[in-house]
Amino acid sequence: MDILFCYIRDLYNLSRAKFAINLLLMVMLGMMEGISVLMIIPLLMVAGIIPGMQAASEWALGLDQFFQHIGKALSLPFVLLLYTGINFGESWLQRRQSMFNFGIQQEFGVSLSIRLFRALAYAKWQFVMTRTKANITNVMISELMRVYSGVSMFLQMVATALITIIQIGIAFMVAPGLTFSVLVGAFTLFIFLRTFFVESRRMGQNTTNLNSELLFDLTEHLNGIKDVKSNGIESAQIHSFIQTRTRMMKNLCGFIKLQTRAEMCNKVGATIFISVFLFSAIEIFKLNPEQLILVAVISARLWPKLAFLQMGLLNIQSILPAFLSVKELESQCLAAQEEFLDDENCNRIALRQGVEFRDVSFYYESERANYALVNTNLIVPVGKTTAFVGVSGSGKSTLVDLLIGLLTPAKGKILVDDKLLSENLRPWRNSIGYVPQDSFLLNASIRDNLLWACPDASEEEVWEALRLASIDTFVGGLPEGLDTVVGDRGVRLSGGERQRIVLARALLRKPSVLILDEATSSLDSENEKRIQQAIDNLQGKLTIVIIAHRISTIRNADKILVLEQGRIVEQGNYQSLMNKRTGRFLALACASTT
Ligand SMILES: Nc1ncnc2c1ncn2[C@@H]1O[C@H](COP(=O)(O)OP(=O)(O)OP(=O)(O)O)[C@@H](O)[C@H]1O
Repeated sequence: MDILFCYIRDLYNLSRAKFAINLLLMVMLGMMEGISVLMIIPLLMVAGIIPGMQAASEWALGLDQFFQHIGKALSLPFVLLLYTGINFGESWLQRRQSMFNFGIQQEFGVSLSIRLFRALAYAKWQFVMTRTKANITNVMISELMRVYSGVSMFLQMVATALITIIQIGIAFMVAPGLTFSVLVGAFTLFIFLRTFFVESRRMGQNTTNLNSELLFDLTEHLNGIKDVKSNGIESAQIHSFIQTRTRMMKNLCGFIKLQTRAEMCNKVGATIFISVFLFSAIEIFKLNPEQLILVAVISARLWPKLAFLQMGLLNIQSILPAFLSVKELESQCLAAQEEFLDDENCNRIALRQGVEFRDVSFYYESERANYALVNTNLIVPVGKTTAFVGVSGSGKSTLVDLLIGLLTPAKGKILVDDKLLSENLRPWRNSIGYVPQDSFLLNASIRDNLLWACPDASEEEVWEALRLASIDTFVGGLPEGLDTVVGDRGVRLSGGERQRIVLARALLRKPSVLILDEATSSLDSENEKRIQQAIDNLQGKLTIVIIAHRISTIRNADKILVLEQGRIVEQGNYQSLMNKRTGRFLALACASTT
């Protein structure tokens, strides 16, 4: 019930004015529908088309007097014209109201997805890396879509509920006893169908889980498609996909069974109640023909509406788990927001002294018992090249993620020119150029990829960045030059070309600090040399931080820090470290060349 209330509140808060207008249109519609029902029989009586004027109600007599007063004679064409006019007005209003409904539905969908995307974009890296991409994508696309469809249904339900209330009011005025008996019947059916609602909610939850599983299967398969093919395990993947798809089908069939069973119960219930109603109207209440026809007309309209409300509730129940998963992801993202003091701040930090780690320790939530980095003290001096080396798992990437501000220290401080990094997160990020090992390129042109991180760069700046990354000759030699499309994740380029494009992209931002996170470790020696040359050319021009697997790539670094089990165990320049006969660095260097 809480989540249903939350759904209604979110919808109402989004666009109160539209919601109110929509409500007004609905009420008018309900009234018009009521009037058209009420008018036709008395008008036909007044016009002498249905005999029994004497038995007609005060309402019919009043109408007759009104028409006499305005000097119009009631004839069949006039009566039908009036009836058509009222119905035309009703249809026009219906159209306006449908358009309003659609507008509210779209606005709700767009605003929910923007809110969720913004919350996700500003969520801490530490939170995002604990969530599977498939789960996030599922919530952002499939679950949100289910939520939109729910809006339209929900608004229709509100409209129907309002119209129903009006009709119930009219029916009560004409025949309170019979109307009451119809309502008791509908309420009994509602109590009976409550078990269906619980089942519908359970199936909705299954849909959410299965959608997520399907997307997980699909994205994991696509991510590892080369490995899948190389290991010849396509059939296992297909089997898993078939299983998920079959479970989805069964779940959907189950829901349709439930829905049709509920519809059937409604129809059977309607038949029983209409029979009881007709019997009591004729035999017990002895209604006159006008009352009988009117109440019959109202009931014939009332019951389908009550049935629609019951079915609507059933469908809404199946959608609420989707809304719940959207709300859950949003609130988790909001609880893990990065603390940007000024979201729009585009300032950069022109590093003057350097970055300092003071007694920094860090552990991953899932590994609370083990620190990935322990009591680390270090300085990354401005304008110099600082390199971090160590065996796998020694804490190099953790250290760089802390340096970028993607992770927050559990203990200690990180200072950028004596100011806390955490209080200058946005300008600090704006000042960083980052080249990871597994570089990320969009399936777009080289130009688009370069401008992705720096949309305002000029053509000259682009070529200057390409030159600094030693890839200008290659790009210049391509038939389509900067407009060459690189393919999915840069598949149409070699590893070395990809890496140099990413380096050029990082340099285009004119960063204060360039971070190369094992940027050459997956390259062959020829490509490694080329990128190494580009990096060597940059030395002294900006602050560079390198994480290296191959010791040969950091020969020229001003300072090398050796990490072991999250601690800095040695530091110095290449020569001084190589001279330590029993040092860790020498051991790493020997291992790296073997
Ligand atoms: N997301 C994570 N969740 C839990 N533990 C992690 C996570 N990432 C890294 N670790 C752990 O933290 C420690 C340091 O890992 P880190 O990735 O920083 O090492 P590394 O030196 O960069 O390794 P590599 O050279 O293999 O990339 C390791 O024990 C690792 O298992």
